[in-house]
Amino acid sequence: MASFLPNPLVLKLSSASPRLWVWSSVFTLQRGNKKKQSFQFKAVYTPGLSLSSPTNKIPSLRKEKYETEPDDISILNERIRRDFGKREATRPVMDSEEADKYIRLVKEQQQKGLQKLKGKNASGGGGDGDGPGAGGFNYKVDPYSLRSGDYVVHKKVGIGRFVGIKFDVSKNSTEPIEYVFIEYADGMAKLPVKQASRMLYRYSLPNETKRPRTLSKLNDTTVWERRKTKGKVAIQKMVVDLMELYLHRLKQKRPPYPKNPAMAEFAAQFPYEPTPDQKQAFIDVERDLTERQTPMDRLICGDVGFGKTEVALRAIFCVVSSGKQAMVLAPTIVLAKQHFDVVSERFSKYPDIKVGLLSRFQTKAEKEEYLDMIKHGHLNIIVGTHSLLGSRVVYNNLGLLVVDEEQRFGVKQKEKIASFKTSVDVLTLSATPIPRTLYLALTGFRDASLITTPPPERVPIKTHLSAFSKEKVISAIKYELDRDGQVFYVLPRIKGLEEAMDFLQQAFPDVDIATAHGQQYSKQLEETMEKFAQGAIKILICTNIVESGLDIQNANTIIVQDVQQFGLAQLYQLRGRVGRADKEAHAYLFYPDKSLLSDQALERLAALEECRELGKGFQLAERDMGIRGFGTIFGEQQTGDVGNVGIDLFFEMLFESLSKVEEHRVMSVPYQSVQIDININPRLPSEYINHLENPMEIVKEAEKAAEKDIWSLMQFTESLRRQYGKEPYSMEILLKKLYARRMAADVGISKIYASGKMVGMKTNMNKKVFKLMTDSMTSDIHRNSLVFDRDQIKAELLLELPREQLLNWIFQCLAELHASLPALIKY
Ligand SMILES: Nc1ncnc2c1ncn2[C@@H]1O[C@H](COP(=O)(O)OP(=O)(O)OP(=O)(O)O)[C@@H](O)[C@H]1O
Repeated sequence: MASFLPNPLVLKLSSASPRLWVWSSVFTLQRGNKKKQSFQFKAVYTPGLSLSSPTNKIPSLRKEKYETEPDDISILNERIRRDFGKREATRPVMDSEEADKYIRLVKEQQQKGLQKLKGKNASGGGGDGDGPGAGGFNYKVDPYSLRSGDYVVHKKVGIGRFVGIKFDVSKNSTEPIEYVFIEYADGMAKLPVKQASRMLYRYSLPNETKRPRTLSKLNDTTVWERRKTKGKVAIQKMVVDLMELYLHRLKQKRPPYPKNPAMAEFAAQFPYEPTPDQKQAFIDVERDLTERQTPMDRLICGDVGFGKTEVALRAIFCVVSSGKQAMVLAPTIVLAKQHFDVVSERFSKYPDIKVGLLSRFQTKAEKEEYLDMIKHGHLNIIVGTHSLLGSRVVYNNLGLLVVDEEQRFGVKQKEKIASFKTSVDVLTLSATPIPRTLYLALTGFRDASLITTPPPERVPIKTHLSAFSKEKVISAIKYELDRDGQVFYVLPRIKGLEEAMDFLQQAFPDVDIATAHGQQYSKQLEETMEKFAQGAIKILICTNIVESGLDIQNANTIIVQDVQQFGLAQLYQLRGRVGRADKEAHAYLFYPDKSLLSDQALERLAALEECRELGKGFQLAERDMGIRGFGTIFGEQQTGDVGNVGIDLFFEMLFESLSKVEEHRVMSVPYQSVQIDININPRLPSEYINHLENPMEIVKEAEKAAEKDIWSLMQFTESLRRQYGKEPYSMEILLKKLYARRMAADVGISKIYASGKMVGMKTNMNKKVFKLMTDSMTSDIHRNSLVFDRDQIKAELLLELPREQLLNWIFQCLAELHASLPALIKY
């Protein structure tokens, strides 16, 4: 990479005239360590081309600029790279008619969802609405349910710590009333209970171990306001992303699968009566496959053991019976093997449908044979782990991809999975519960079917939480073995497995016990799991490798040691490994010693103990785990944004944003039609011109890049600077003008002009978009000077600025407006 180092920069001010000066500098071009070329350029200053700094300190300022300080353009470029990414910055403008149609559809579906939810919530509390358009979701907290020390968020003030509720007398009355006391960084606030119940949210975070530490200030809410705005913009961006993704997918087409009478036959072989939610999921999937022309991208979200697999099996049948292949992707080999067994069993009456398991345990020759069979269509259903995503696996005629627990795959693998979504039907199974409210609010944005009801004969799992005692462990295991069952014994780390083995072997010398963990030789792990599944091993000592998906009906006791080291969601999953048949199941959760646990940890565990009833996972989800489900829908990276305001307020803001999606659209204008009425036509210094290989061509290229999109312009300047060093000021001005025009076009500003101290920007944007844009501005200076006046954004400056300074001001202002673009739908 080439770079220029100023060496040394000399700047002379001409004494003849204070407004005419000359500078010259010597630059050295370095490639690696080799000095290649040096050149000198002089710039003749002409009136009307002034520097933004009016002081005489120009020389040294400029020197620093060359050496270290990032300039306006590089700061903007960096932000474009960070906030936008290529996709964002070059996002194609949406077909407005299509988008309108979609938004209408989403709104209708949402309305239906909301009505459903309101009906449900009529007696259950919550959901009493929060102003027009909020969609009827309410995540506020009942102050009486708070405990001293709980973190709360007040919409206007920010994060505080709940202290208690006490009677107190207000200034204007003698009657004592109840007040909620909240501690803030700089004092204590007291709020009448009634008001508190309208303004307070719990401040809970997705990551259970990370508790908020910094309290907001009562007397200075600016930090809080900023956090809130950050949250709001992040949410907007998420909603827009969802919408775009959905719209993009709607453009993909494939012929619907034929409705095949054999499907009813296949369904009839299911040995159980499906639950109502299962039935609905069957219908949803069948419709996706047989009635729609766009490939399916549906999430089946259901609590552990609630019967998601059958939904996938029926989808597979539909696709395979039409002559296409189906791939089942599992996060671990153990689960892949289990799926393989279930699929093989379920399709055993169809000898023509061949099922294969691709696993790393196979020999090279076996693998080659399998790959060949897949390629030639001799295998109809292929089960495996992420190895199925590799480039060596060539499908003959892939129609369906079933992904189990997508969130457990790595980033690269997820990307690969996403790439399938445009060409084949994809069904994703997730045992992470998502709150029903979230699900309903999202109807229209993401296809999902919820399975919230357990199969009928399921008996709730009995959960026992206590300090560890060998006697308790022994008696629990004995009870299970006496009824011919099997036991999971789970530890947080591999390190403790051996010790547990010694203890259990001593206690049960005649019982078959084995260990299983992720670092075992895979073949050995597979064998152990197989033996456990068949009942040959009675006690399985393991790490959380058994966490999700494993279905062993005869194992009905799970013992978890050092329970405090597991996350709540993890424990919930672990517990779900048992109680999958009609036998009563037990989960023993042991902590080492109560005194070692914080109150918080104990409380958390108690919540799990309370949620022993089936389906309670979904209630738990509303509180602590909701955010995980949220991750399955939005992707984990967005969960970070929740930290700004806490889950509850985040959800409320999300619902508000979802229901107002149509208001957040920005209509860009063609670049060529943007008029900037400021008379600046900087002349480039001759030395710079001489230095450029083809100056005319370069300026043309810059214009072309600006016309294309902001990403191209950014790339252009970066490469210009890499090649020729930081440009002289006049070139910077030229570039800034291009940037200003590009950004104006993107945000829907068609004309910029100045009249005295006033700057006017003609725009097609609506006031709400203007508000979102200005809210998210980081600089108060720009925010406070802008007003929206019918079809214009106006700014009243303190003084009339010289042209370059004016251009700088416009550049900065547009850069700030432009930063909010990802949160808007672009037309
Ligand atoms: N309607 C039903 N009635 C009774 N049993 C059922 C019903 N549906 C499924 N089952 C059985 O319940 C068990 C759990 O079902 P399944 O494995 O499909 O759950 P899952 O939702 O995939 O769970 P996990 O998230 O743990 O993978 C299976 O043994 C399955 O045969």
